[in-house]
Amino acid sequence: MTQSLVIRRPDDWHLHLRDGAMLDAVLPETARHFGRAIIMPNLVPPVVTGDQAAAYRDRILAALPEGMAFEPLMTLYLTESTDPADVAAAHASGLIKAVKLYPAGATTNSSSGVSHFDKVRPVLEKMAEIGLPLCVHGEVTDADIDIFDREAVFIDRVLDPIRKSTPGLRVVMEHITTANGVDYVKSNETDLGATITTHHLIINRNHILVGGIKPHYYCLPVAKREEHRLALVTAATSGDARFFLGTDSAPHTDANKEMACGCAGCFTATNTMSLLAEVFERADALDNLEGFASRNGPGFYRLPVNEDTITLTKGDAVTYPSKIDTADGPVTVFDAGFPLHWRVD
Ligand SMILES: NC(=O)N[C@@H](CC(=O)O)C(=O)O
Ligand SMILES: [Zn+2]
Ligand SMILES: [Zn+2]
Repeated sequence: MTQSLVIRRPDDWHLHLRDGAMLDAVLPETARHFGRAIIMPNLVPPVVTGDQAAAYRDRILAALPEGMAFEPLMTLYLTESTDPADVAAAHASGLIKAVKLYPAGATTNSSSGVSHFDKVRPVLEKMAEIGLPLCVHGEVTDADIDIFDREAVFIDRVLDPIRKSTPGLRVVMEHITTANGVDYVKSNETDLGATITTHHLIINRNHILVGGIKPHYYCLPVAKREEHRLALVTAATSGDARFFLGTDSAPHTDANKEMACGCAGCFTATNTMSLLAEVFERADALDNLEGFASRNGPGFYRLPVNEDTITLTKGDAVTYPSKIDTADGPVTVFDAGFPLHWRVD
């Protein structure tokens, strides 16, 4: 008996599309299944102003293959010299849907991020006033903080103080990886949501390190202990509307991953919906997949749910290419390490 699941078309609330040849290669992978995505601004140089975001949106739309529909939801990269008036204008025109906070040095292309949080206070206050969400890469960068503790310490030392001193600021904790992140979201009734990636629902830190180092499982925040992965699965599959899908699909060429100092990022755009169906089925929560992938994100961002649907069908094992080709070189598609049975029709 074939089993089918019809859900509203999903969106991706945290996506890296890059630019140029990489954009051309990865955009169809997302647009095939997803209606919209929050587009991360960590290009080189970063997308800092409204004008840069408008130009980037035009490049994305120009790269979209004929016949595909996709709406990029643009963001600005917060720097210590971001102008609150530029942010407000880009929001008022409908161009941007969020501003992204990278602590300086926390992750790929974050050197222009924030070191002194006092300096961005006027922007955060403006955002609270106009209801524009702040998307946060939540890790401290202090050399003396263990990499596995950086998310939990960020919540205590940075995020909670920012939220307390900026009432009304709407925050998305991006790509949470810990039970601490789940608990912090759950302890707040309003103004706080979190994205969870596909890969953090599947791998723990053993997958990266046991039996040889696996660069294609290395991303930031780095995957944690199994108990944290289980907390993420419980949150994602629970139906709690504060948790929604942000794949953080982050393409890097194999050459840049498989090296002595490999880049952080997992590329999941191609097979995310099959992976998620498997995860939700194993959690006996297929009924909540639509909420996580298609409804909770628009709910937080105060946008309508997509009008059309996708159909997931369970059958014989479904395979995806192990790599996609780009003009810069191959990019490895995330491998769950278990067979997938749900295909997207
Ligand atoms: N997640 C990652 O490991 N990498 C992202 C940056 C980010 O989202 O932190 C990237 O841009 O490659
Ligand atoms: Zn990040
Ligand atoms: Zn990211």
